[in-house]
Amino acid sequence: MHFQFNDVTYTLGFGQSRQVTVSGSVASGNILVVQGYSGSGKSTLLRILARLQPCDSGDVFLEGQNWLQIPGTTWRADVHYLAQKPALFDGTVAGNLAKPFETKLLSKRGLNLDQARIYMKKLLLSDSLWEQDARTLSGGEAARLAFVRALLIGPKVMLLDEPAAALDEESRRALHLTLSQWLEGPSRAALLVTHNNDYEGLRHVSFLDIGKQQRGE
Ligand SMILES: Nc1ncnc2c1ncn2[C@@H]1O[C@H](COP(=O)(O)OP(=O)(O)OP(=O)(O)O)[C@@H](O)[C@H]1O
Repeated sequence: MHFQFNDVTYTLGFGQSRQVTVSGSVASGNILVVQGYSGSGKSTLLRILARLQPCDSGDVFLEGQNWLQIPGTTWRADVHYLAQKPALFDGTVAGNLAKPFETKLLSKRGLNLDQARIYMKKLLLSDSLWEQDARTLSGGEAARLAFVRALLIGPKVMLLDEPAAALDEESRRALHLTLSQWLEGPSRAALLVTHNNDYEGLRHVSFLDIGKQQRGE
């Protein structure tokens, strides 16, 4: 498995807009850490790669296939974007985990309840949260719930935008460990935006600095 983006060009901001061109790639079992100063366009790049917003030009390949040849719904199941602010639905924690499996693409597979409980435990989320209203979760709980949901969807590529920003050290370690274990499975890779420079427990990490690429370094 190989995920590659070549000369992806996009424009940031209004008025004094800035154009950014970025290239990178990540192979199976690996993590590409996306770095750059605040406002350099890291989150925007992830959203573009998830096909949640357009770019000006560039090519993206998943397992050698150009993204234009892959329908948007398939792409978003294969290339999963985990936003900085977790996108949770109204309803319970269990309902939030089940929601993606109501879509046509994932309904055949259905939610694997045993797997969900295993991942919840790995992410230090108590069983007692199961029926809790997701809107009442703490920031850290919400972030871990969104990560559990991503694991259950089982994409080929995870685009993680500061997934540990709201987590304490223990939860962050649990998230890194679970991500590393997930990456050991077949055909899986991740892009990770992080500010805290804490890669404890993460293996097979390489780096892409958006700011440096613009300066040709
Ligand atoms: N929807 C939008 N409309 C206008 N400007 C935007 C929009 N989204 C992002 N921007 C601007 O684009 C630039 C890059 O934003 P982005 O969130 O991608 O940066 P970042 O590198 O992830 O920053 P940070 O490290 O602070 O999270 C910022 O200057 C931001 O204000």
